[in-house]
Amino acid sequence: MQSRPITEPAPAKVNLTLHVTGRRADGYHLLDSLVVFADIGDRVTVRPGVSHLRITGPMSAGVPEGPENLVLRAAALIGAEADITLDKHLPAAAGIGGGSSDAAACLRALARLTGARLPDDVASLGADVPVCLLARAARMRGIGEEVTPLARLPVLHAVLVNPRIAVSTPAIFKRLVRRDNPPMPARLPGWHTAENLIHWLATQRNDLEEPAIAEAPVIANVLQELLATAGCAIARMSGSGATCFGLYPDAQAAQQTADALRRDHPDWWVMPTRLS
Ligand SMILES: C[C@@](CO)(OP(=O)(O)O)[C@H](O)COP(=O)(O)OP(=O)(O)OC[C@H]1O[C@@H](n2ccc(N)nc2=O)[C@H](O)[C@@H]1O
Ligand SMILES: Nc1ncnc2c1ncn2[C@@H]1O[C@H](COP(=O)(O)OP(=O)(O)O)[C@@H](O)[C@H]1O
Repeated sequence: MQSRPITEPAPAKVNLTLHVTGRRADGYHLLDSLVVFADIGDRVTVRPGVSHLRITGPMSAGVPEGPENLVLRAAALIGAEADITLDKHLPAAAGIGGGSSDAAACLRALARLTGARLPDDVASLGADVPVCLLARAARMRGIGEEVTPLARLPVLHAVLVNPRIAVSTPAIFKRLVRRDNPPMPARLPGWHTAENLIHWLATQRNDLEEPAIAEAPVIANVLQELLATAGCAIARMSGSGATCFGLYPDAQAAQQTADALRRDHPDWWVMPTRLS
């Protein structure tokens, strides 16, 4: 057991593509998704002590502090007791895996603190937890449990925008009209530049975008606003929404876009970031 506190980052997850390719008998959907991680996110700190969760940070309001918090569920799964601080910077129920990334960061931190082995079946915490445990670019298939790490991707300069509405993942899956959409190509191309990657991404989809817009029409405004910004090469929703991302040629263009969107929509959560 380490005696010093251990902090692990819980980066935002972004689904650059999200193809829904079928549905299992238990109702879970089969996915094919290109997942990357942002250089922004939450932070989980664990210290030796009795089991306790404290939530801090600008996005802590409304996040459950009881045993339903994914961080505490992760601690129960790994079987470790600790004093845990969750520093929340990501909006919840936003399609960027906040809770799943927190759970994954907590597992990594507790494994470092106590020497415990990482559990084999982390998907029991949520379909997004296996990819968040890896926390690097990957292709995610099955219902989320099949994660194939990808060779280093070109860095993408993005702006993440959430109109500050929480979206329920089951509600969006329920609204899907077609559940048997085509997957990504069996062999993904090797992308040597961000331009190559963005060009290819434009030929792919997020199949949850349409049902999410039906549930929360403001998502269409977010996508429109992103597309209208200077240099925006592609605008798409992540996960089941409502967070959308725009991709830009460089960090300066992303920063300028974020400044302009914050001016025009002070009520939106807007973050420039690097994805890789
Ligand atoms: C849609 C995705 C894409 O990355 O992202 P988010 O929008 O959550 O960020 C994930 O698959 C979400 O993962 P996660 O949020 O961990 O899902 P879970 O807690 O396991 O499931 C929540 C609910 O979503 C639906 N669900 C989830 C995953 C999946 N492959 N098929 C589903 O049908 C089910 O109705 C399930 O009860
Ligand atoms: N650590 C956590 N952070 C945020 N939400 C959490 C957490 N633990 C449990 N939840 C619950 O999980 C729900 C989904 O949150 P989140 O994982 O952020 O969304 P998404 O699945 O869209 O990425 C929230 O509405 C919240 O009630």
